[in-house]
Amino acid sequence: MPTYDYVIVGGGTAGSVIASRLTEDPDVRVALIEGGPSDIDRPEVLTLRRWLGLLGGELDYDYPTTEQPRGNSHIRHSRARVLGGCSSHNTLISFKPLPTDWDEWETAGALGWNAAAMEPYFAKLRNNVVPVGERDRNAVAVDFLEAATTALGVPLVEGFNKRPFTEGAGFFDLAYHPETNKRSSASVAYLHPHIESGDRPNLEILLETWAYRLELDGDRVTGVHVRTADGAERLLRAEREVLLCAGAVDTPRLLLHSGIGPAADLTELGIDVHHDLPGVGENLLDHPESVIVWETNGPIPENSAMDSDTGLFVRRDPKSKGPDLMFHFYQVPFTDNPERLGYERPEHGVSLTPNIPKPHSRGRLYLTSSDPEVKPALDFRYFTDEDDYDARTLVDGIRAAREVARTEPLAGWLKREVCPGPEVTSDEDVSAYARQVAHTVYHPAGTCRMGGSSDEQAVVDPELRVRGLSGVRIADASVFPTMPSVNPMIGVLMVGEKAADLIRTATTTTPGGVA
Ligand SMILES: Cc1cc2nc3c(=O)[nH]c(=O)nc-3n(C[C@H](O)[C@H](O)[C@H](O)COP(=O)(O)OP(=O)(O)OC[C@H]3O[C@@H](n4cnc5c(N)ncnc54)[C@H](O)[C@@H]3O)c2cc1C
Repeated sequence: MPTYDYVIVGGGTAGSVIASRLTEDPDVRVALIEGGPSDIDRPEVLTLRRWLGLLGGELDYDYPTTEQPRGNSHIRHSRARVLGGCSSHNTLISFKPLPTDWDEWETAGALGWNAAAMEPYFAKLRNNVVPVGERDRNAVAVDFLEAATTALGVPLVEGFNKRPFTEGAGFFDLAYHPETNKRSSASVAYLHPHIESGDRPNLEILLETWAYRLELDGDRVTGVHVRTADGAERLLRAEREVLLCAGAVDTPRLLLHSGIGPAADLTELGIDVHHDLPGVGENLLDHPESVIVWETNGPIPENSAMDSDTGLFVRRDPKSKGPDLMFHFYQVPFTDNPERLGYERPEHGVSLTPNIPKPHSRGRLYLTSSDPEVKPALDFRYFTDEDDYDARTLVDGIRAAREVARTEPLAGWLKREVCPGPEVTSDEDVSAYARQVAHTVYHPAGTCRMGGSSDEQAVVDPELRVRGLSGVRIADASVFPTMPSVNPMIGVLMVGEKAADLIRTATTTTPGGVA
């Protein structure tokens, strides 16, 4: 039976960082279990501009949502099944979480995760985080930025990561190589150099291998049961720790199938309860968005990094600690959801997607079967918050987007508003449209949240250790106590860097690993 010091489940965004950092010590043996194939020599994965073609395909786990009475029940949640995880098929928009986002974590019980403590981890990242290259700066995106700053009175930002902001419009920073449009994903930055040079014989990457259950010895997690591509089942033993990095959907899924979660739910499904942990699957967070689409007067230039290279942040409420409305500007007509309502896709067009940086609604992930092959249910409970904050934010977003569209030089590009259309004006109608066509920016998080000992819903403590168990930590988007106001990938990478530090410190202070 193969034995390692650490067994990592998930060679995705956080898992790649941790595998790379732990194996810097040649005496540490690591197994990295990845459900998907390698991304090496796969241009359709490594070329950032081709990201949209990966969604829904063979490299996507493609999770449906449950019925959403106040939102859009047709949303499919893409989760990448390939080395690098979602950083191998996302848009690589790279925002260091704002200081207020980290400080909010500490207030929520994540001691040691405040902005000052987290800052050094941004500097450690190996990804090539750079502004959208000059060549990729599309004329319509440049004009959108000028119109947005004029219409809404927000500053033009060159480099969102240079200093904290509450408002602004600008080209994003992206984790990519502008000269080739190659991704600087977690796998490219943290694993490829070692795979290519062969300088990490202590790192074994098991591709196309699925972890379906944790092995427990009393309260200690000692290994991982996996199924390989040819159907063979194996148990991989971890002498020190098992590290769960399977993402906000698959980490809680694996825990639940291992009998770790809300006892009543597990019993109802006939799963033996090993450890009653009520928070597993709760606190499902996302950044929901809506869309407004315009037909343009003709074709727009084709140059871009990935068709959504600019964004806009607004703070409507001066008391808000950070931006409370975010937009991505698409150089394409993004009508996938509106088409279900009968709208047509114009041949040429642009879109703005108003998005809620700090949504109030909270959802839940749960199992519907004891069969590990059955996908878990994702109930985001979109737009169900009591004060209707989330829906109102999207209405404000559509209105702000219309102001931008009326303003030159963007106005000169636009022929007409396609959806929702100029006749949709009342708050009620705009809200109904915005929610029906709502989409996700694919940021699920929070389903194994980190918190203090008094937080009964906390799944991990501030050292990322699963409460009530030993030998197991979680490090991925599932530990987020709250949603950052910005896109989360850099936050996940920083979680990975900090996790590696926590694990190494535990090893040097506690013989045999985590107590
Ligand atoms: C289409 C899309 C666009 C996005 N755009 C952006 C963006 O521009 N900027 C941004 O900041 N964020 C973006 N995000 C979100 C961001 O990519 C994710 O929040 C982040 O990458 C999640 O990292 P993770 O480590 O938690 O999980 P993942 O990166 O998903 O890693 C999980 C890994 O675990 C593997 N795995 C899962 N279960 C098992 C199992 N049981 N056994 C073995 N392996 C398993 C998976 O194959 C995967 O490789 C986007 C996401 C998507 C899907």
